[in-house]
Amino acid sequence: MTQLRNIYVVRHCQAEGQAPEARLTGIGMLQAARLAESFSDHAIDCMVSSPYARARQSIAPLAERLGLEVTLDERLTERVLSGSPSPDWREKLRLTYDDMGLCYDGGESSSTAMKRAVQAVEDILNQGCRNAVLVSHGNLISLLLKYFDDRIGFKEWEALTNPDVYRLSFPIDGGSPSLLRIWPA
Ligand SMILES: O=C(O)[C@H](O)COP(=O)(O)O
Repeated sequence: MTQLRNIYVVRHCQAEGQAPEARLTGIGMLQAARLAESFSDHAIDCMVSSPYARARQSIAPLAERLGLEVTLDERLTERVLSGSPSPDWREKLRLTYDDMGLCYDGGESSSTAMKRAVQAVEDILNQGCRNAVLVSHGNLISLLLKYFDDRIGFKEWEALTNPDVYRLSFPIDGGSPSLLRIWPA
């Protein structure tokens, strides 16, 4: 049987806002407890998170339960679409899945954001983790998953929930990973 290394890509639980310091809502805290419960038998040996409060709080109950340190990785922060808010931001975002190099003023292109997320995954794999949890944000997660499966795009981003979990399973002897959405559990 092919041996696999899994990276569970987790979108944070329900939060009060989108600022870096925005915290989880009461519902979000309950969701984080449920995440901890559902991952308790997954032999998690490595945890990496966006430094934003809502991401760290989403994984804190699991980290405590397993007695594992969470590594904070700036490369997992959310992609900034544009430096200024825009009423048609959804349409602008949609276009960035078709044109990966499209970069609005003060923003980051999809390809640049994808690259940093993929580097974070490569570091996890190079550390030899067998079952890792990676916590991040909606847009960045969709770009990370798109790198491994080009069918992922704007529609999949729209369908993401809080929390959400995709599993990337890498064959231990190399090759492309398989991708499976495992949340809602
Ligand atoms: O792309 C997104 O989903 C938005 O930027 C929201 O990000 P979030 O996952 O941190 O709420």
